[in-house]
Amino acid sequence: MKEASSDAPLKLSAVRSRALVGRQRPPGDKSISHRALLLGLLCVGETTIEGLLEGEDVLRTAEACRALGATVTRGAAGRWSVRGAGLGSLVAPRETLDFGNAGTGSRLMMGVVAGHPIAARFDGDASLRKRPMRRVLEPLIKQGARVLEEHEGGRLPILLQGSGAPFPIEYLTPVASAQIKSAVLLAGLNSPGRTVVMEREASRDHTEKMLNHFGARVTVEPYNGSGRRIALEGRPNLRATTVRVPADPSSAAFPLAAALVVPGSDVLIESVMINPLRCGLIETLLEMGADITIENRRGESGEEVADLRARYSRNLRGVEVPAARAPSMIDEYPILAVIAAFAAGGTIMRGLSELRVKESDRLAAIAAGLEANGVSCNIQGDDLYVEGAGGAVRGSGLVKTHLDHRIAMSFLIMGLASNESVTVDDASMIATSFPDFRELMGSLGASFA
Ligand SMILES: O=C(O)C1=C[C@@H](OP(=O)(O)O)[C@@H](O)[C@H](O)C1
Ligand SMILES: C=C(OP(=O)(O)O)C(=O)O
Repeated sequence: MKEASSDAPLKLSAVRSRALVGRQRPPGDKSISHRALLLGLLCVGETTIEGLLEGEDVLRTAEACRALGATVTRGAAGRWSVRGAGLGSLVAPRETLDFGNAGTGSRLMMGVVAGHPIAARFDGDASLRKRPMRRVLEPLIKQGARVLEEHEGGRLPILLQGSGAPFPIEYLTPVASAQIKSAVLLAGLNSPGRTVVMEREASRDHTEKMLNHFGARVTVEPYNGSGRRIALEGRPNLRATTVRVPADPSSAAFPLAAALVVPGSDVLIESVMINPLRCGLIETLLEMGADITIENRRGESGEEVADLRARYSRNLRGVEVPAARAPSMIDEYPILAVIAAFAAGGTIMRGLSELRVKESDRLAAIAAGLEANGVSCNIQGDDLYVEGAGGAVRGSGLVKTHLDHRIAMSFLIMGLASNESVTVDDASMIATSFPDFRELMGSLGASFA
């Protein structure tokens, strides 16, 4: 059963679980799925995508690609086909592009539109309408795009007019954000020159890798220590190709976390992408003393994947998570905070300002959810401190999810190991990134009601 994606909130509770046992493959990576569709749109010919995440966020991107001229279809065994319109040949969408809850889909598509002589109106749900878009509009304007209409503070709905010959620019991103970097690179694709993006800390590099996979020329060099300088030659001859999407480490984090905190558990999570720029959570959990083994490392479509074995870890201890690690685990702080609640001692997570501008203000939502379940925590500036309860989390709280899938899943996982059940006020948003969350967790032994 897929989660409902209607407007009706779906209240859901998790109760203390028996040991979780079994092996499962989480859904395809959300970041790679969005990018595969967008690059398919920008090629002439047929791109085939295997393992596409069929979550609401990605389906919105597929719909937007259709509106810009691609033919996107789902074939047998979940193989998706994109017959692209081609770089420079997109059509202006007749209707508003509604990206629902998806920051990545909307911001990357703004980059695509900015590099074409078309206008498109972008909109989204109540969560996406609150999220800052100036961070992508600013560089896109430097590249020649114009914002014809926007809501106060650079928020959606936005009417964007692109340019048929974007200026080649050199841009230093103000925060380590793969969405900003990717929007600039995607606009730069149709530029007659070279587009360069610099970032002070490396963010996920799926756009760079996939551009090369589709035949563009992207070079990556170190920048200022731990940063990167990415250069793209404009107007490449993009070739339609096949993309195999590995399992999403951000989704794998949920069964993995559950196995660590539910006594007696032993779970194998298969084919998870272990790109080093996405592995901050695993690094942190190993430091906490988690029983995780990385097995059967192999390459798949230009990404390293592995099977992750996670077993109940009685002796988890609190750690300090440095700010520099944040880009490599930016979506995993809600579930890390839940795991930290079961550890002995305090965990301090530093440098979390970006969490305030996700699907919800995740810093506030995490703290409220922990407190509702009897876990002490506090926010100090951009840092979050969680006082571990040494395995004995009370539970019994009602958690407000604020249209945020990761808050919903994280606190449901808490309920599988806390003394009393944990309820989330709305689990419907889980469909954006992990439509089969309940089935997958259920097959390992979890139950939700
Ligand atoms: O580029 C991407 O696919 C993503 C980048 C990250 O956002 P930021 O670019 O805002 O850090 C992340 O939080 C999001 O879930 C996916
Ligand atoms: C932040 C997230 O996604 P997006 O920015 O694409 O909405 C997420 O999936 O946690």
